[in-house]
Amino acid sequence: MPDIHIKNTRIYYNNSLQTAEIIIENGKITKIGKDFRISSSDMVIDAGGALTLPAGIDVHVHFREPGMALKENWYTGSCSAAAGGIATVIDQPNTIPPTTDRRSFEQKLELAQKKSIVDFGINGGVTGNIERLKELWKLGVTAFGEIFMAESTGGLNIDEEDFEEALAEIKRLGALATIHAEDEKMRLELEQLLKGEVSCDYHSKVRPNACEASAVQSALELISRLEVKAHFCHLSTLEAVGMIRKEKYLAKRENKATLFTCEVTPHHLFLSTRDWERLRSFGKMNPPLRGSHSIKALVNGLNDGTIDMVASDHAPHLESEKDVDIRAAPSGVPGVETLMPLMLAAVRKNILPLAQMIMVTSWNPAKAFGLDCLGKGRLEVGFDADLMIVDPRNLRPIQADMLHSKAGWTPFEGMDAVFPEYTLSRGEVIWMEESINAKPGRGKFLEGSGKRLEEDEED
Ligand SMILES: NC(=O)N[C@@H](CC(=O)O)C(=O)O
Ligand SMILES: [Zn+2]
Ligand SMILES: [Zn+2]
Repeated sequence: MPDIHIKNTRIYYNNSLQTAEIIIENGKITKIGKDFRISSSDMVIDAGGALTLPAGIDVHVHFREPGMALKENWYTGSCSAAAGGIATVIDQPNTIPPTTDRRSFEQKLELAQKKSIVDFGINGGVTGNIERLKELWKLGVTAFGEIFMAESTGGLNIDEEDFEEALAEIKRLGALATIHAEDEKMRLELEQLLKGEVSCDYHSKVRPNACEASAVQSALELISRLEVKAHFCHLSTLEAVGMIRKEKYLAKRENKATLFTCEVTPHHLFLSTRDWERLRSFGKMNPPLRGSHSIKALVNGLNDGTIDMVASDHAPHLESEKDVDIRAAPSGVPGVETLMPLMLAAVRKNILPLAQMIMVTSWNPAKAFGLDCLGKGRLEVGFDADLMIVDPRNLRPIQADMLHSKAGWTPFEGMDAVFPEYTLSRGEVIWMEESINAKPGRGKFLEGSGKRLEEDEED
């Protein structure tokens, strides 16, 4: 592996933006400083004054393999990540077959190891398979879930009883539960009520703010009763942000550690119910597009630390599948490649400071999912050289035809973004000069702590 010397770059380090040089050896950052005059490094990258940042960690992607390789596969999905400045992803279990036992886990792991160009974790699915969770944990799943409290792609939703049992088992294992929080009962009632509804924002009406709020409320009660570590996926409402803020405040006041973290997606930050007309069924995702009050709350939550991280919920479906009636269309939008570019554009527009953007796209996800112990999440000596080099002056509109997902479309068409010039993963340049520069299968499986603990015990 060539060693790399990045020079003429700026980094956010020790609480300020500063000019620096970075030396990378054996895939790790080994020196950060100035004027390393004699470079014995094999490769010199002159960043031309551009920024070097930690590459993004996307804790929520659906790379669709096995079973739905027409929508995406581990190669195309991971190329899409790399081209968007993301060097680590965590894949969701609603594939075919779902990742709910040893066999399906090993099948996915083999495909990912053969094809992925970025490092990856794999989550274990939770349905009626409570007795399988231990086996999945020991195989090395990163976390459990997303656990679907309501129907979404893949039909893995579980009832209240199974949900509670699953959380209790996840607590026994010392693992992390990730939760898709929507109230299934409310959704079913509203579906009946809105049978004749033809308006283009139908989907936002059958899964209203209250539908998320109610599920977050009941999940929070369970989390605190069972004292299980949990993570809320794709929070989208003013109400949920309020509840999370209050819980975190109370925990802090009582000097207790918070048991949970939460994420927001770029589509809930940068799209709204006003986009229904433009996007039609292409704007259908769970939870759905929200109004401007929620968007304000999400941005504030991200700024004040209530929301811990941004994750894409990259959920590719083909154009032909989406271009049908709103009720028939599958839910989900692609987004792994546009996450970092949209966040960087948001920094340029003063929606949030650079320091906070770095926190919510690398360090916070690394900590919450135990990837910090594996050398992920920081631009710091000793950490993996998972980096992106970007010039924030290069704002340009997103165009579907320059993206790498098999989906072939994006809900963010035409929106301002800042794409990376380079993406590095463990010291290898995997994206440069607008091209992928990596062999399928170079990505490494990041073993979850259930497997690591088991190995320690064996030693
Ligand atoms: N977000 C979505 O609307 N769809 C996701 C599943 C999910 O995250 O709920 C998918 O896998 O298609
Ligand atoms: Zn979900
Ligand atoms: Zn999802």
